[in-house]
Amino acid sequence: MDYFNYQGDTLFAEELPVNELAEQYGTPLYIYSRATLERHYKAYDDALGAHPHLICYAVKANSNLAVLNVLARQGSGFDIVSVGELERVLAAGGDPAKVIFSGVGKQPDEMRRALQVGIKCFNVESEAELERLNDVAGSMGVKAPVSLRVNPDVDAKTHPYISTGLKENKFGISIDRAEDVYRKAAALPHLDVRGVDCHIGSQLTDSTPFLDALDRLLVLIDRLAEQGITIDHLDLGGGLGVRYDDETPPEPGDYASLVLERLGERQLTLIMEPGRSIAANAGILVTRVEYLKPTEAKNFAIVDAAMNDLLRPSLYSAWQAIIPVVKPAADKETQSYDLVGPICETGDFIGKDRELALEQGDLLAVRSAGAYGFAMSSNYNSRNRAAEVMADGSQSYLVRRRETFAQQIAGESVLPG
Ligand SMILES: Cc1ncc(COP(=O)(O)O)c(C=O)c1O
Ligand SMILES: N[C@@H](CCCC[NH3+])C(=O)O
Repeated sequence: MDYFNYQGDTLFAEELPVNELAEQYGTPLYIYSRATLERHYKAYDDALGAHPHLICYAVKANSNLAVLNVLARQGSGFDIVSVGELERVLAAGGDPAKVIFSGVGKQPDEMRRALQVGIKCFNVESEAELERLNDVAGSMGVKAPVSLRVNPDVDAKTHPYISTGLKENKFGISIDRAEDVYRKAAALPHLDVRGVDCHIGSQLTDSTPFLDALDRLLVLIDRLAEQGITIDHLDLGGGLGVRYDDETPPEPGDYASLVLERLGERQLTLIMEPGRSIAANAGILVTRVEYLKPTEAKNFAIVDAAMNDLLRPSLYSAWQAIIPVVKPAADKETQSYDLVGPICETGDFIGKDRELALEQGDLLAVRSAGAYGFAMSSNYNSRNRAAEVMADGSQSYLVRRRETFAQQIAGESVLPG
């Protein structure tokens, strides 16, 4: 459910005509909807209701300060994977006491900064990291709050690049080793064991793998309790999928109810780290058709957005809906188009085989682009990165200016002499 709908023939972002935003801010342009972000956050928050819980939005999905700020105002916590994400949360007014730090490669200075600002918990992903965190906390004279990210060896049945909970993945500590590692963590003097964590993958469209992972973690939690290791919180990570095409992922509310049922009498605070299910359908990418290029083999529409702006189609062959910003006349004939960007790579496409009625200069909107869109953008082919706008009712706010060439080369220099 989102707030990008047609009024008459024109696509609106909340109460704003998208074609006018494109004129005002230029293209390619990311447009986010504040009301959609809030609605998605509330879907989780309401579903978990009176049960002690914390929703830690996964910053990696969309780390624009305005997005983080909208969520922080709702009371959201944040799941981070780098000190850069931590600084963004702080700059956006997020509460460090609601921050969870995940990721397999935390550096000592990242740990130090997180301890200094007082984050809620570190999700530790290896034994070596446990020791490093113990050393860093010791050198600061504090105790670090920790969860172990347990790899439950569950198949998330998603794209192999975004499956994280299998034995062969680099993430987490094998569930077979978890009890031993918890004992070790409990014995280290500068660590404070607080939770159990897992995150089995992204864009899951079925609740079964989540529940299988949960069952395994609950067995672990009960065994740890028998050994006197008490766990305060259970973090189930993110991963709930969204509808890009015809997928029917569980609603956050249904998923949360299933999880709460399984918890039974256990006094565990529940943490979730949703990224995509909050941000994806809260954003579109608007692009303009530069050229139509019919060839013997195909009709190409060359648009001004490219794989540097939206990598998902190139990287995962991901499918995202592409719709006209202003609907063409009903009798205008459609043709099948490959929508490709200006980048010098055959893999530079936004969509393939799309039935559209196009003319040079038309505006198109790529749906579900609010998550892993701008966040994964780059300067490849020395393209300046796109602008980002937040729609809020009948107001629009430029929340990231279009990058300039001067900004693009700001850190570079030529050799002297
Ligand atoms: C540790 C962790 N938490 C949360 C997320 C967010 O996942 P999603 O965007 O699928 O909800 C990710 C990314 O997959 C992650 O790696
Ligand atoms: N970037 C991926 C998701 C990765 C999830 C990060 N752990 C996507 O666009 O689908």
